[in-house]
Amino acid sequence: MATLAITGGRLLRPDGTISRADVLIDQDEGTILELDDDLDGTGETTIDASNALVTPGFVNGHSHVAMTLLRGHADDKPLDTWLQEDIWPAEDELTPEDIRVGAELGLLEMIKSGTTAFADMYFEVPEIAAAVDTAGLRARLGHGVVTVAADEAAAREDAQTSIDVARELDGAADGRISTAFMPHSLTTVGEEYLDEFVPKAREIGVPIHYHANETTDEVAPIVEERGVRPLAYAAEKGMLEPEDFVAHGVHVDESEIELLAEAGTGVIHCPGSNMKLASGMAPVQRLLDAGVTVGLGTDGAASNNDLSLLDEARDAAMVGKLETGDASAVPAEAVAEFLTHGTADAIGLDTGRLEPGAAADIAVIDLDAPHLTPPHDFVSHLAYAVAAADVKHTICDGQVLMRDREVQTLDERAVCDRASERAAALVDRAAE
Ligand SMILES: CSC[C@H]1O[C@@H](n2cnc3c(O)ncnc32)[C@H](O)[C@@H]1O
Ligand SMILES: [Zn+2]
Repeated sequence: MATLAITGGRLLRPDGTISRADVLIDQDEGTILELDDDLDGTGETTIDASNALVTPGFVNGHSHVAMTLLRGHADDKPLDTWLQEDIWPAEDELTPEDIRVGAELGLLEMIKSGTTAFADMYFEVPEIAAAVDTAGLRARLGHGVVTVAADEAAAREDAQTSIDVARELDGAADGRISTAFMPHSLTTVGEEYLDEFVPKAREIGVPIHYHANETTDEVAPIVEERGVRPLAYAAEKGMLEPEDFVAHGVHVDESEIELLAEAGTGVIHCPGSNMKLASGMAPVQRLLDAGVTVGLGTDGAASNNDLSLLDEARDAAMVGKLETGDASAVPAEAVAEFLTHGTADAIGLDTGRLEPGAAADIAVIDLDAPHLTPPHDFVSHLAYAVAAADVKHTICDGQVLMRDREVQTLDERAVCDRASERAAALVDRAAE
């Protein structure tokens, strides 16, 4: 059995406390064998974590990882204009190879900021799965369905692709890939397709993930046409189950918060994207008070503009206070949960907790930095002060994906160069 020991660190425990312990990992099984005071010398290989914080690898609950190619392509616009005028025309020009390279770039960024698991909605999902396989992360992947602008045959084919991808890729990359059925949103997918394909998702036993209540423009037509709020409509369509999770949930009213809490459906909060697109502020503290499982997501790099969940954590804590006018709202402890098992639970991945038997998905954060001094409270540092560049080692499924900031599974220089070339050609094609 190959073993790895992480020694001398301070550990973020599942109950949110931090205390010293070494970690022994079974690299063949990809699990934590033991947490103890002195495991020095017991691992075949060792990572020295003295003056470091050892946390579960961070979990990104909503991304479009290949959108890194569109980072900086269209800034400072609201959601609808941004999608219609800039993003969708550019995405029409994407090739499978573009998506592979864009995904590799996004995965590099995730590894370098301590993320080990994520949920992703996009096209050409086999390309993204191949990148995940190579990079070594854990993911829940799905093909995003949009039927609004398509004829009936194309719309049905798109929805069927989402079901096929969910069935065929579940368990890929040695079990690190899980899947979901992913209709883009309640306004971009026609009711007839939800009626036909939601039962298919249930048959194959995968969760359903979609954008919901992101902007007021998205809520109003549903209320006008159907006389119910969007999440009541989602419940009618069978899309509000405990395994399901929605992205954004910005404009939810009290009745919808209650529905989410009763159903056990997760909400992935994306504060960076919501601020940049001026979509609004999600009522995160009210969701938490009602007992809703809240996770954290970056959304894509074109609306964020980076994929570091640490930035998202700080944004969540800050915007939570701004939204309520209450400085005690969305405290550091809640944010530490969002970064780890909170989001893992929302997207149904078994990760995010450092305990014997758990997945060995770990981020080691160097605390030896002026902005992390003095060492009053490491949970506070995690929520408010740790930056992506402080992540020193990233481990997923027991494998070291980054050691001393050197990514082991992808060639950083080559991926960045290829991504820049492909992005330039893509933007030229879209402008023609
Ligand atoms: C059909 S694949 C996913 C689809 O979603 C688009 N997208 C990116 N960010 C957002 C957002 O904040 N709200 C809604 N849709 C978004 C992405 O460009 C893809 O087309
Ligand atoms: Zn999104």
